[in-house]
Amino acid sequence: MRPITTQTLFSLQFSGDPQFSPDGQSIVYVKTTINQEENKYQSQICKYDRKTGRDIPFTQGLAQDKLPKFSQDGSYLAFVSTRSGTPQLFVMLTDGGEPKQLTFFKKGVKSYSWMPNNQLVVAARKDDANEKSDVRVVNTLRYRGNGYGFYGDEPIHLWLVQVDGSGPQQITDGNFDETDPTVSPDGKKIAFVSWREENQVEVTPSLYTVDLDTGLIDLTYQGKGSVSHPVYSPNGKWIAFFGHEHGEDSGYNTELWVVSTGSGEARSLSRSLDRPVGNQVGTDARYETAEVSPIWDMDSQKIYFTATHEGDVYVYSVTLDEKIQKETPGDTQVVTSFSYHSGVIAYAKETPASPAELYLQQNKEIQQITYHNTPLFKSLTVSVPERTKFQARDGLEINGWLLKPPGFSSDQRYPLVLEIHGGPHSSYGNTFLHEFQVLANSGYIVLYTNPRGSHGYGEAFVRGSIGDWGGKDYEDLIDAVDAVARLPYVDRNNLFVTGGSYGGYMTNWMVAHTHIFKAAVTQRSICNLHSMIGTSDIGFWFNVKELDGADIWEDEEFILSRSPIRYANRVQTPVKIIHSEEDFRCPMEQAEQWFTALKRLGVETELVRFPNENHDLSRNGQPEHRVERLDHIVGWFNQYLGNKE
Ligand SMILES: CSCC[C@H](NC=O)C(=O)N[C@@H](CO)C(=O)O
Repeated sequence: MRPITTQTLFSLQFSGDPQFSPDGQSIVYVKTTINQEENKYQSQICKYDRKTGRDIPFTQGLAQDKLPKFSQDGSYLAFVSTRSGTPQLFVMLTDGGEPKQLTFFKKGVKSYSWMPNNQLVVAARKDDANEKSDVRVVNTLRYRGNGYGFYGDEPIHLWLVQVDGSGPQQITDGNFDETDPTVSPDGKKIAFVSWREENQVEVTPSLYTVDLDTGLIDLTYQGKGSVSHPVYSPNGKWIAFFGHEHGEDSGYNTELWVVSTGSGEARSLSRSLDRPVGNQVGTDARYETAEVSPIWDMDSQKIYFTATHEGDVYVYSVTLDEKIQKETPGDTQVVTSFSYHSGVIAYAKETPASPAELYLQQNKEIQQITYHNTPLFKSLTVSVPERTKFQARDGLEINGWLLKPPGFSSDQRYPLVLEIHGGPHSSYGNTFLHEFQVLANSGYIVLYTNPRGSHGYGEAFVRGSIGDWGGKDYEDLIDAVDAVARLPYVDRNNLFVTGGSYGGYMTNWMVAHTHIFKAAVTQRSICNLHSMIGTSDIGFWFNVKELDGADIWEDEEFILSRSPIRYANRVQTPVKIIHSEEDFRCPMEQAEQWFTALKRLGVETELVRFPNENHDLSRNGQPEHRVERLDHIVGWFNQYLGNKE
């Protein structure tokens, strides 16, 4: 057996986005591997035949092929591929042959949907006619996005394209983005998500429908918060979508809604679940390319969707009369994508011991159908986490996990690393976490918890950090460390801490408020909530909401009182700062401020700057950079490990 190391990353494989063929006999899915020589990810579409059990590659090449969708008669498979540079729409016959490129948008395709008559509707940004100079003239608040870069002047619109390659024909226009097209069963209408208001500070998209005969656009559902992933019911009477009614705010449960295409009446079907739809569990060992939308049963009475529950992600179903059922059994799973066909669910599932593999479920029987990671994992010392619970000072139950080194013995003492997730409304859960496995395999016990503010424990819990960053969330974390440090096998003289984004904020906050940690690594972090409002791509709404409306003009004192930079002169713990130079979410200036402050104050510190990387370095950065990032984390902790005070 071999330990899991930073280099293990190159051998991981990620399966996802299963899609049934219209006859239900085969499933296509996306398999992503890492090409170490090229330092790139490679995704190909594979096809699994349910009768023969044969699993074959369907597309070839070194590019990233994703979002496979069968045409309604099953004769074509469309997908988005980077094989010509940017992500463009391709189509191929399902019995083989060469893929044909259908779109040539300069900035690529965002989303698409099949029409009944072998046409497709595509959401894409029009090519920028004004790109004469490399100077950027900015007029809007939302001019750049982490991981995307600068948006340019042209908004996203809908276009019709034909499988024979003719088109694209533009079908919507105006100075606003229009995405997520869904086509009515008769092919006459397209519903889509758009934000058509002038207000750029807080965007609350709505659902619109365009009539393809008349070109007229109707407002189908007036959004009051988030609206995404609309899907027509097979009988055309409803559109299901994901949304909430609380403005632009990630600290609420996004729910499954339906709107009647006749009366316009809209309601949430999943409110009583009190859980957010989709996957809110983070990991650094995922390459899921799917856009997971609600899926209707053929009778138009039931909808399938995923939701996050206490660190697990399951497939659920809900009827139009709001009867909710958990569909995937077990309690240690993170379903990252799924497809449904006549009583059978195909899904991609991660577990604490493996990245995503595909499963089929029929009549409560589960069959694993891909084993891409199995040979590798049989030769590795994988540690399996233990679930644990803590009681917060106010009695709230806080969930967590302990990941122990392989070969753990309770007679020995082990150093401990506290890992803090970001968001703050993300969560940890029952998934495979490469960084944590590397630390456990390096001899550390890893403690990770879901303090208040995490998703998956109900709306009251997720709102527990609003207006209180560095307050009770900090206590939840520090009390968990305190409880675990009392265990006889934990070396309380060797406690370490790390986290990313809001987890990096909390790491900075911790070293400024306690001296219990031997060393810290702060990643894609925040130290100044005041400057953040103006420099993050989402700061002007996100940070203001997170501090319960506190803004720079009226509440400067409060904002700074919740900013680690104010307490930098209390820090004694050695801190390594890891940051990506193209991070638009928690901009580089945050790391620079923290580094400069700590250096001026004589704290042992080091700044590691990753060029050509954004906020998602740990998840989809260049593979070599990801390995280097992990080496920096383990190396820093190892450097301070020992008995010296
Ligand atoms: C402007 S502060 C943003 C913090 C960020 N939240 C939303 O984007 C965050 O903590 N992100 C987490 C979870 O995605 C991360 O790990 O990057």
